[in-house]
Amino acid sequence: MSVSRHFVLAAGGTGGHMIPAFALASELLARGHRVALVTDERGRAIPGVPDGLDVHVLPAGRMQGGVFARVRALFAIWKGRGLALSLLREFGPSAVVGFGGYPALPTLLAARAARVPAVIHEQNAVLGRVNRFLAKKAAAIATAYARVERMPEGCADKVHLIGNPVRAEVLTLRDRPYPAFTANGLLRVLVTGGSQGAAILSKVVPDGLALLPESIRHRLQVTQQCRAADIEAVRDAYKRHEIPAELGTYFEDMAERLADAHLFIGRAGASTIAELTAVGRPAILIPLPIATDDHQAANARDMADAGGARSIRQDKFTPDELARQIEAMAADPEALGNAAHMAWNCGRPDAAKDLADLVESFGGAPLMDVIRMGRGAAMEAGTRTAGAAA
Ligand SMILES: CC(=O)N[C@H]1[C@@H](OP(=O)(O)OP(=O)(O)OC[C@H]2O[C@@H](n3ccc(=O)[nH]c3=O)[C@H](O)[C@@H]2O)O[C@H](CO)[C@@H](O)[C@@H]1O
Repeated sequence: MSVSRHFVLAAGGTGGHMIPAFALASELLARGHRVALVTDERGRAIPGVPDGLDVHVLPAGRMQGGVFARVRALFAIWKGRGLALSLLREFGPSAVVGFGGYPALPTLLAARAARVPAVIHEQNAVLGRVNRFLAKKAAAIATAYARVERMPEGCADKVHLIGNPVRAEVLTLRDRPYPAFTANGLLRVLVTGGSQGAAILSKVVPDGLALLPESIRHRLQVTQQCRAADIEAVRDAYKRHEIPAELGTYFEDMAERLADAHLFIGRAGASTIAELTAVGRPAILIPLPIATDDHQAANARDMADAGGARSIRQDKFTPDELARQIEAMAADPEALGNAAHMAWNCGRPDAAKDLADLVESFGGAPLMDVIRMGRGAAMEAGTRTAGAAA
């Protein structure tokens, strides 16, 4: 067994950043390390914090809006950096792992000031703004796709293709066969719009499913995540179309929902795709058009090219188009099963383990040495070892 060390993870904002951080935390905790997660208020609200993870909430700012908003954001980032620095000094981590997004920024800046090696993880097929800003100084860059756009020059040597860590309960489904799908059996459809939900799915999906030929339509069973503002209208629409549907604003038991699903319809967020490919579920993806640098369209590309998904641009996503695509995929039970297999082939089930291995390679000082040498000497040793590993 490896020696217990301390690691700090920094993530916030949406489930897309938090869920890979939870998965890495679980793996590191299972290896006997102590792990602290630094997040923001929105991140703290995402369910699924693993037992034993210390959670710290820091102020964070987004560099958006007018001059006043940006100045306020800068102050919040600076204040967060100071608080993160105190935490790092007290906790003595071997490495800090950032999952992108503005909530991670103060902690990564503090890591630089404290000379703790920083590993950044990019979930998307385009490097995000904050990761781009941090990439050159990072000790390692973990990516989820073989091709990641907007990677700064000179970083290639420290890029490690890892994948997106998914939750353990999702990963256990990888060895289960695709649920039986026959010409007369149920067609179970799962619809989600990422962790925040997506209004366009509420508008288009019920009407699109209603347009399917009766031979498919009467076999439908839908589970759909909706924004709170849309849920009653969606309920009415399914009732009107006489399609059985279970609705919710956020399903905490996503693994069970995925296990049952024959077909997924939804956004192309990084964790959504990582889960679909871990489990092997065919999908119709509608990338969020306003995602920075169109990263959701880039995320969908590999799965679509492999034959595991169809990607529809939002401006082409109408009830007619959705019905046409579902018919093409589900008219033949074998075709849907094949697409499921193509999706499965795109999975990277070892992502949490591989990311934990990478993070552990930044040896730092073992906990016993921290106790023996005192904090200052240990941090110096940590910087030296990490430099050698990088
Ligand atoms: C709107 C937005 O900016 N989205 C971005 C955000 O992810 P966002 O959180 O929107 O989307 P992701 O697909 O990455 O993650 C969603 C996660 O929430 C879970 N879930 C969803 C619905 C539900 O009812 N229950 C549930 O558990 C999913 O299973 C998944 O694990 O960060 C991702 C990673 O940087 C990006 O790829 C997305 O483009």
